[in-house]
Amino acid sequence: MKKIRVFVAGASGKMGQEVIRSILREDDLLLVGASDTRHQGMDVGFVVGAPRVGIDITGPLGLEFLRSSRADVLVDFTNPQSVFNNAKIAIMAGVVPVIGTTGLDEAEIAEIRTLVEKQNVGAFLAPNFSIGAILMMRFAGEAAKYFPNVDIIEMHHDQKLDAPSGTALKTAEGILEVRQPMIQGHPNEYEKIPGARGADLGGIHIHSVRLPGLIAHQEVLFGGLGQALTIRHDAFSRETYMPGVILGIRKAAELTELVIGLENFLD
Ligand SMILES: NC(=O)C1=CN([C@@H]2O[C@H](COP(=O)(O)OP(=O)(O)OC[C@H]3O[C@@H](n4cnc5c(N)ncnc54)[C@H](OP(=O)(O)O)[C@@H]3O)[C@@H](O)[C@H]2O)C=CC1
Ligand SMILES: O=C(O)C1=N[C@H](C(=O)O)C[C@H](O)C1
Repeated sequence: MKKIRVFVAGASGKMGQEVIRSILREDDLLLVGASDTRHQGMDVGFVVGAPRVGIDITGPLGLEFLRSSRADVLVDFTNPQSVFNNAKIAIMAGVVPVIGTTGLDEAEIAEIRTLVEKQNVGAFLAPNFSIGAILMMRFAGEAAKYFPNVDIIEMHHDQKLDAPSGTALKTAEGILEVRQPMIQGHPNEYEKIPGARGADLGGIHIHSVRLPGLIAHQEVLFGGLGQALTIRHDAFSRETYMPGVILGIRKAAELTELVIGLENFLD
């Protein structure tokens, strides 16, 4: 069996460590490299609490180093400042990026798409790898056909850099595929404190909560005549993302285009 060669960027991070432990458990995946700005020079096994694996963590991702690893796939869980550059490095090296990092804007995604087409390399981007969150987004899209008035509350740990979350944005974008942009609330409403009504995407108000103790949680609240419907998802640990990440790696290895969203790989 030919193994899929995987390089992990953000290896010392909360997600990176979990991803490496998961890769090491899979017979068809081979960890061939790891990069991070922390724990440089340390064997990755020591960092993730796995047996020594003979791979040292290098500094920020570099083109030549990635090329020399002969990786098939680059898994990226870094940060919003690094992810765009890392994706371009991967594509230029002929390595398929599997991007879990959130915070890419529309222009950056468009540029990645163009580069993918030019280099004939695939790319996979998933704002959320957990099956429950994918279902939450699907159900929200269904509910919005009947309940056009909707607010989103996303709640995360207080180390998160980007707001609103990638999941909240994707949820809102999915809703806007089934209901037109519209004004919600009173047309003359005003904010006594700026931001009180949250971010506004097509009239959908998105509220971002950041608190220690949380992992990742989201409520999609629909209001209708005399009734309300709430769809909620909770991630209680980062293990929740791992089946999706492993599936994403396997599927990405065969890609020749940019695919966005894990739902594309689910039946
Ligand atoms: N798609 C999904 O399902 C999920 C996505 N995420 C997203 O994944 C990202 C990472 O989350 P999380 O693990 O919690 O964050 P962490 O801050 O714990 O980890 C990120 C790691 O990447 C390192 N890093 C930064 N720049 C580079 C670079 N250029 N090359 C290599 N390593 C780099 C950071 O180092 P340093 O601290 O020194 O900068 C840090 O160790 C976030 O954007 C988050 O939103 C999170 C969970 C699920
Ligand atoms: O930063 C996180 O933790 C998470 N980020 C992703 C997002 O922005 O939606 C996915 C998940 O919510 C966890």
